[in-house]
Amino acid sequence: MLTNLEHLGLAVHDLAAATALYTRLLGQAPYKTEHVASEAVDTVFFQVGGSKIELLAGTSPDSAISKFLEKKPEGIHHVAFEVDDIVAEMVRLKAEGFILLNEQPKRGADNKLVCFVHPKSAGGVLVELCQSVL
Ligand SMILES: CC[C@@H](C(=O)O)C(=O)SCCNC(=O)CCNC(=O)[C@H](O)C(C)(C)COP(=O)(O)OP(=O)(O)OC[C@H]1O[C@@H](n2cnc3c(N)ncnc32)[C@H](O)[C@@H]1OP(=O)(O)O
Ligand SMILES: [Co+2]
Repeated sequence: MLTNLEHLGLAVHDLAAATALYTRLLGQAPYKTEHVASEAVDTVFFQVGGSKIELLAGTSPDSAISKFLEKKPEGIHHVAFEVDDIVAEMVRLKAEGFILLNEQPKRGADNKLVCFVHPKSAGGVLVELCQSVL
């Protein structure tokens, strides 16, 4: 079962400018910045109640974020849900006919194991599953 809305991933061109904007909008500074080499992204995280805003900028033209921004304006890129057991959820979603974008959980940002669900099988929304790891 998907539990909490873990984060909203927002694709941005200019991470510094977006960080300044969201700091003013949310009335608080980010709690973390992290480079995730495997996804070719730089991230900035804000805590908003029990959920987070994840700002993402691509660090290479091959990054999913850079490719997204070639075609679409800045804004919501993906919706991430927390799960207790990511492998069990991947098995369940696959059996339900969803298309998983990775066969095994992979390391994401902010101490998570993650798996993406293709937007074509999820109503046009890129979905990320997140399980906390130490
Ligand atoms: C920081 C780590 C991690 C975390 O811990 O939180 C992250 O969040 S990393 C975030 C970046 N990484 C990813 O997004 C990985 C998963 N994404 C992918 O594998 C690809 O982006 C994709 C979803 C498979 C799309 O890639 P591709 O097929 O190469 O792109 P196209 O431009 O050809 O698009 C095909 C089709 O899909 C639509 N699309 C693409 N991205 C999105 C999106 N984010 N939301 C909704 N729809 C999306 C795109 O519009 C195309 O549709 P059609 O034009 O109708 O064919
Ligand atoms: Co994410």
